[in-house]
Amino acid sequence: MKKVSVLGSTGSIGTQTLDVISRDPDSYEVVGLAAGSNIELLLEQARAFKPKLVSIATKELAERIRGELPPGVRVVYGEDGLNEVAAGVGADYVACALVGSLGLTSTLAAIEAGATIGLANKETLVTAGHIVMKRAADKGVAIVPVDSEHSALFQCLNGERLRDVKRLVLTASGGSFRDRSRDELGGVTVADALRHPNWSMGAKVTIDSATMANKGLEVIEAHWLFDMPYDRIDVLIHPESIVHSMVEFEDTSVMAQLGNPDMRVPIQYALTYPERRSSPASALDLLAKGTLHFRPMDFSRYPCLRLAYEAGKAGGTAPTVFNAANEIAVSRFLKGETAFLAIDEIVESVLASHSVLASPDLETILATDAWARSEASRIG
Ligand SMILES: NC(=O)C1=CN([C@@H]2O[C@H](COP(=O)(O)OP(=O)(O)OC[C@H]3O[C@@H](n4cnc5c(N)ncnc54)[C@H](OP(=O)(O)O)[C@@H]3O)[C@@H](O)[C@H]2O)C=CC1
Ligand SMILES: CC(=O)[C@@H](O)[C@H](O)COP(=O)(O)O
Ligand SMILES: [Mn+2]
Repeated sequence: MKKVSVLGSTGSIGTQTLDVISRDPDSYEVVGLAAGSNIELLLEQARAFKPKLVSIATKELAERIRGELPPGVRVVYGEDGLNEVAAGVGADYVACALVGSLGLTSTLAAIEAGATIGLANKETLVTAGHIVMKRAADKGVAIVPVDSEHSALFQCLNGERLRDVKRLVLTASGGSFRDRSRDELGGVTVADALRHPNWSMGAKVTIDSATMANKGLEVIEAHWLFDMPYDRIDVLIHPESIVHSMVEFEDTSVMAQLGNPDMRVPIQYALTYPERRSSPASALDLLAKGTLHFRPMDFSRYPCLRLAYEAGKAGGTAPTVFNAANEIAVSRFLKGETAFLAIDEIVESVLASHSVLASPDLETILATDAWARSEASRIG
């Protein structure tokens, strides 16, 4: 039995992780669950999986659910609570499915405890990739990607030598507004932006997909996961989201991983790696699809992708600033405080006012993250 903790259990990735687990109950024991504020769903999950520990965002929410939990399930809260679910209940595998850089400390705690990391929370690697990857290497801990593109690359690279790789090619759906020009985005609504053409996901990543910040975060994520320089990571628009990403080798061979857009496949692959098991996803029918399309990336249409490459190449604290400014800009857009096009402007403006610090330690990363959040909150 693999002992599993799920950080972000009430979210899109968290619920799909528990769905995969519930289909193979003899293989997994859920030992910890952590959520933000969805107490109804957390209680339901606690009753179904009977973990040792659940965590919720605040003390007040913890008090509200204490009496409702099944016998033997303890409740904790806040950042300490997240860290305890990550590192204090003997999990062999920690599904890191929180959204945003708030996932950083609990991911580090899970690494410190020696658990395998199933990483969906890309912001963690973007904000502190050099620290996370070094701590994982020092501890001999595997970070198995869950993000669909990185799971695809991981599968294509299986057994290959990195020096034989010419480039990684990440595919991008183009997001909610892929068939509109930038000039047509002035008055778009939150509801429009949340209508992703292919994937049903949490709000933040869906908006990131529409601005292409998601692909920018994923380029930086790929840089850290696969130790690949930025000039050998490319992005291609692929509207169908069937080819999840590709690796081009020195001999011109290209390996790609294909499948219907269903996150339960990469979620399950990370849980069972290196094994493969039958999956609840529907089989890919290429004959029914008929044709797949590919378009070049237009960096002027999607400034956030350009900014992400620039931040990644600058290194140091620049990716931390890119991520934190974007998190705040997206949250302001979702709250109706700013226009959709202001997201790019806020990120660009915060990056422009930042003096990059090289080789930042964790304390510097956290301080920079807080600074960028406060800058992004007050602009505009
Ligand atoms: N959804 C997808 O298909 C994909 C997502 N990803 C990545 O995976 C990560 C998760 O995305 P997704 O599942 O869509 O996000 P969701 O918004 O659906 O879920 C986020 C989770 O984080 C929890 N959370 C939020 N704030 C706190 C907090 N302060 N303390 C504790 N928990 C908190 C939420 O709890 P609650 O709801 O209870 O408040 C929820 O369980 C992101 O990094 C995303 O980019 C990557 C590939 C695909
Ligand atoms: C499913 C997944 O991995 C998302 O991160 C996805 O990549 C979003 O789709 P696009 O960013 O390609 O629109
Ligand atoms: Mn992705």
